[in-house]
Amino acid sequence: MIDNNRIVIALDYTNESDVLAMVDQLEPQSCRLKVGKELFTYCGPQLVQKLIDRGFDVFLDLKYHDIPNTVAGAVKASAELGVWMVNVHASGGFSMMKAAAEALKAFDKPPLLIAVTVLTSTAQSDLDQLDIPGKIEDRVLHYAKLAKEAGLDGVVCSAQEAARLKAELGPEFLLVTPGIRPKGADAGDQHRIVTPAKAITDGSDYLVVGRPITKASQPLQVLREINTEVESSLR
Ligand SMILES: O=c1ccn([C@@H]2O[C@H](COP(=O)(O)O)[C@@H](O)[C@H]2O)c(=O)[nH]1
Repeated sequence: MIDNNRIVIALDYTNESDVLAMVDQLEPQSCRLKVGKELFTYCGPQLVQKLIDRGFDVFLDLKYHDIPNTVAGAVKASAELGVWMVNVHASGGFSMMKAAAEALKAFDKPPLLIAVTVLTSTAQSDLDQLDIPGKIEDRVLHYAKLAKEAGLDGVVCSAQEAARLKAELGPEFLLVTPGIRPKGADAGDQHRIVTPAKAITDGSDYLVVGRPITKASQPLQVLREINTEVESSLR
């Protein structure tokens, strides 16, 4: 079945009242929600629980990166919280990703488990500066192949890499793509940006959108416009 609910709003706020003021205007049929490091550090699992109780699918974007035993425990805790999606860093390695996948086997309805490949704020010059060899897109593909082999459901990547990843890894392997910018929107700190329409056309499954919605004077209108762009690209 085709999932038409493709937008995941990044709730990068610092307090519960701002979050609820936004979420009260939203419906679970028109978007999913993402809780990242900033909001989770301020408001913790209690707020995640409130969002789930309101009927939203929640992507807990804490990008776990630690020894396999610790990551397995953190992923298990996320599953107990009832989130829809959780992630780890692929650069944590194959054993770590495999331990995370194993930890979810005990659950009847586990969250989707995905791996961050190369952050969308990273440019080729950043890898060069870190003395990390190779092209970004090759590293993304390599990490994605490892994630698939370790039993994960998909990866976080830029939609710039989506077409190649879909072709190499197949339609079922999920691509979750931040760095989404409607035409004319400010890129901010993102380097590998793509419009909603192009992201869908190239095979992104879920589009993570933060500031273009949360910092807009009319957030709901921007969400509607993005959903319209997504729907026409899906047709
Ligand atoms: O590679 C990555 C992984 C995660 N993110 C997160 O997505 C949102 C994007 O927010 P914008 O305001 O639309 O830039 C943010 O929460 C990041 O932590 C990412 O951007 N890139």
